[in-house]
Amino acid sequence: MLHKIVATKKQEVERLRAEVSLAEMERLIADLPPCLSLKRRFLERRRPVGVIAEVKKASPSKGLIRDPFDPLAIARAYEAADVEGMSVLTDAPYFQGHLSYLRNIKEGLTKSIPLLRKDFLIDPLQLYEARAHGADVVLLIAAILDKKSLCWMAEEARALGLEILVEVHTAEELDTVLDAVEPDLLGINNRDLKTFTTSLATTLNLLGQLPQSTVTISESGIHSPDHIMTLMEAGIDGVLVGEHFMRQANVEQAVCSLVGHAAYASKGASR
Ligand SMILES: O=P(O)(O)OC[C@@H](O)[C@@H](O)c1c[nH]c2ccccc12
Repeated sequence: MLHKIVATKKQEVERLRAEVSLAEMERLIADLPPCLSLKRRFLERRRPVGVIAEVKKASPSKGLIRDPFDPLAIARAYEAADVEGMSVLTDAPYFQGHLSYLRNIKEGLTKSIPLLRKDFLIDPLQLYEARAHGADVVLLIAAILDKKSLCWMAEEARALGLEILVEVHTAEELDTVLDAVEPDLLGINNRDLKTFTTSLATTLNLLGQLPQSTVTISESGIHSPDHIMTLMEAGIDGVLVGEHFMRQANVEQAVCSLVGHAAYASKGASR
């Protein structure tokens, strides 16, 4: 699946390259305000475990998750729950996301909440595209980028003012990442991309290999207060949750039930 997705992304990048020049892209982003810092939001969070809430319509493993799907209404509910950040899926062929969701959400929110472009990024042009559509942070996936590409993409992202959330799934990937870049946030994906199953053990196993100062996010398959408790005790900074929120009618309530409301939280656990 991952190979197939990367092949699609290569085609998308070629199409983009034919449509716009780098100079045009540079012009598009020249006058944008600076990006919001997701890292800072996490360091200053009120909840013991912060949350990046995902705007997610569908996935290859689960098919259609939320229907009808209103990205801006979902984002406003996340905003009301005072999430630390939002992840917006922009991949269309596999996750039924869209780049326009990013811009609409950026323009439609009243509070300043950092937005992550969730996609399979393999080329700097996609980073320009992310910035132009209102992203503050981009996802870099270690499973699809070798060390050289990771360094290069990280450098380019930073040059555009974007923060990077680097995602790993194995100890080898983590080694490569720590060797190559200093991520603003480190994501541990609990989903095995070969079998699609999720296990919190992935986070628990890799967390110990990370410097304490790294802002670390556990991603995928998180849906119960028990999960949050286990992760909090292990010393995680945050969770990235999509499907669980997307399956609830009241999205704001879903966030508060899982991680509490920021306004009522007391500052808590650290590793
Ligand atoms: O819906 P879940 O199980 O809560 O997972 C969210 C998020 O972790 C998942 O969407 C994700 C993690 N890494 C990705 C990379 C690309 C696309 C999607 C993802």
